[in-house]
Amino acid sequence: MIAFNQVSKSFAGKAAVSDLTFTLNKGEFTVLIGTSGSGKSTTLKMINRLIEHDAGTITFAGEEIRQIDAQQLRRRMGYAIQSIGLFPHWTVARNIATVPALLNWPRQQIRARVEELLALLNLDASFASRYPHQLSGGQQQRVGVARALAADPELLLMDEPFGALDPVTRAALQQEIMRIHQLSGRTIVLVTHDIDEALLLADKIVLMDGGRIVQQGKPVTLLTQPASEFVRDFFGRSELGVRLLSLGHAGAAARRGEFLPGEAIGESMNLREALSQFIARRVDKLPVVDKQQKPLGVLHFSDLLRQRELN
Ligand SMILES: Nc1ncnc2c1ncn2[C@@H]1O[C@H](COP(=O)(O)OP(=O)(O)OP(=O)(O)O)[C@@H](O)[C@H]1O
Repeated sequence: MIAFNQVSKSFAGKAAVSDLTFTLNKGEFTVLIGTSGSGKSTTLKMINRLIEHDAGTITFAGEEIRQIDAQQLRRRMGYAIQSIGLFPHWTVARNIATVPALLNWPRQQIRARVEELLALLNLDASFASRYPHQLSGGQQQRVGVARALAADPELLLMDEPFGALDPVTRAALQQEIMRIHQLSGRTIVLVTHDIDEALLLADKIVLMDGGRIVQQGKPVTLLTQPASEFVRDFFGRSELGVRLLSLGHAGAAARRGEFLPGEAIGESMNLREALSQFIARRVDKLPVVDKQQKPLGVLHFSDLLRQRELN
């Protein structure tokens, strides 16, 4: 869907990103991660032309983005940022409806879409008529994501959209965005410097350092086949085991056909959380249920050791 080919950008003669080549495939969740100042935000902003690239090509559905009118390009892409950027004197409903209004959607359709998005992001319908300052920081972040999604963009760009949130709200928003991704199969690019967030959300990780891509690929590949010492250190040598566990899920690792009474864990629980359950409950087997709460199998503590093969 988006292809970078040898893209570079300098500010005042100083390279911010150099020689970036990667593709964002349709329906894929890509996470840009890296050290501070490594060029993640610059890369993201080049996609919607908030920053223009100096060299190389960036194509969107086969067309060089310089050939596409910048306003039209941006309307095809949702953009959510950490600082939110809601218009303070507009109600939540009007903020969410920014792009649909620009696209001249009929009023009834806009109203229905706002209601739908408030529900999707777990915001009470009554928030529609409130102003941003009457919402908590986490609720404002949700409105920011709702606004980015409003016109059903082909591509969703998110720059640290869950930054500056408490861990509970952050986890809830991560779950929401995962649900939205799974529901809609939308193409998403997210910038973060939180490794666990990247591992949780990414189909593909692009790891940057000093304006260059150091390694890109599936999360498990970066963890198990790091291309350099930098990559190994970035993902934390001492945390490698639990991070690998975070990529697997109870449903996939459970032994089918076995049954065990007792308090079950859900199939979507990741194996890092399952490890915590084993230790907290002092057991070596846990019943696993599916989304309908029906027994699915039994997870054995020893299955966690096979996780590397399961990924
Ligand atoms: N508008 C600008 N003018 C001058 N230099 C800039 C500008 N925007 C970014 N830079 C520089 O380009 C480099 C990459 O910045 P960028 O914001 O893309 O990094 P980042 O990986 O997103 O960083 P962080 O995680 O700290 O937000 C940095 O050295 C930064 O100082």
